[in-house]
Amino acid sequence: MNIKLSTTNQHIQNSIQITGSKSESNRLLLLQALYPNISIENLSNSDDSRVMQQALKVFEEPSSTLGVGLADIHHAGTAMRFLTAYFSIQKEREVVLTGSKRMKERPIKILVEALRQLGADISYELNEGFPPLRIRGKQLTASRVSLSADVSSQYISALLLIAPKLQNGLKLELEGKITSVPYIKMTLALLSTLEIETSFDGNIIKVLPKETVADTQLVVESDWSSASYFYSIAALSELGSEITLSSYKQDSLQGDSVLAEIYTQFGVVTTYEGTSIVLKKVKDHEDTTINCELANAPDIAQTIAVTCLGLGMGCDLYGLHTLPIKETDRLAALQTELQKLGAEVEITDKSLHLKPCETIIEHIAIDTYQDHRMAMAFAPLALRVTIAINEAEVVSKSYPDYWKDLERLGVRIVEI
Ligand SMILES: O=C(O)C1=C[C@@H](OP(=O)(O)O)[C@@H](O)[C@H](O)C1
Ligand SMILES: C=C(OP(=O)(O)O)C(=O)O
Repeated sequence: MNIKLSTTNQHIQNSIQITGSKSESNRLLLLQALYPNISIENLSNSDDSRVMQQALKVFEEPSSTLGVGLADIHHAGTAMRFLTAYFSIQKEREVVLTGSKRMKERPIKILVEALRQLGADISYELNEGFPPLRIRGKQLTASRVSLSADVSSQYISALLLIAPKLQNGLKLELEGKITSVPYIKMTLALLSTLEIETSFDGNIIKVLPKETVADTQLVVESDWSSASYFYSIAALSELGSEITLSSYKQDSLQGDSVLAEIYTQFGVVTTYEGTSIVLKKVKDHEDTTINCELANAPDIAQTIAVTCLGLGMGCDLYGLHTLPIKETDRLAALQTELQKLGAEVEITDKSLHLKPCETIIEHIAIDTYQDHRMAMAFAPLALRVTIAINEAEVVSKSYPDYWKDLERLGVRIVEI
């Protein structure tokens, strides 16, 4: 489905309810499979959380009575990484864990090697280092492992999530510069909520074993990465515009909550009102170029780059070394699509540099490369120009109601 977006009014005033963080949801779903007396509220309605739930039920399916389950997690990176660890400890169960064409290009060797160090039985079905994987679950007896921490934090979170169910818990030694740190801290914080003991000192993480946990009811905070697109809309809207998003909290576990601070540079102020955040465009931006280090918040890089283009600002974004192995090579995709709109953009293997640009070319169709964030990040430009988004349905990976919610804010959307 290709769509065309336009607006007639840049004064935005409305409220949006966003569903739970997909990162928190997928962690809690895995923890719930390990500790069934956890209940979860405000779960994400994303495809990634839906495929996670389905995959966790793989052994209930009739086909698995033949002995081997087949779990397909499509494009969901967290599901792929977390379930690799989970299935490794499902004793006497065998599963083939696969995903989309792109998932088969996203590296997983660091995690597989770490699990093998712990004693796991995992083999590659197709290409060494990449999904699909065949996992024969067993009891893992080792409790110490070293792994590279500079490629994806999801490998670390995957190990931490199963750690309390290992006989002797787990001691991880992280090698290299640790990337996406808030996601590791989120995992540890969720374990702590279940009264599982953890520590994170320098490059060493420890988790103590815990066989059972108390009955626990957890409410997932709404998704901050999804909120980023409304920050962008607020930044591009008329002074005085206001968007209310729920349900959020000031002491978020999500690193992308740094948005509130970053967007002050675009004249957007955030206030916390109960369980809502109110984004208000209070002034015009002052700088012509902004500088951001995003190694701790890689998922908002696309949003920020597009906001800058919309405002005629430049940006220098650093810490983007993980972008080439996400849903698409996001650095290359961003460069191509920003250039189509008339921008001057340079990229390296870990940074993006956009020059301030006065005019945005109208009626451009943005290609989305099977990446939800390409579609969602470019859409706010509708406040400046008429723009088309190709394969708009990709948004369902994290935010199935995105287009409906944009319409609520007055964006006109037609299928083309
Ligand atoms: O643990 C998580 O929930 C995530 C970690 C990040 O990945 P990397 O650690 O691979 O950067 C992030 O980009 C992804 O969307 C979700
Ligand atoms: C990178 C992302 O997801 P994942 O790695 O879990 O597929 C994302 O949602 O931007």
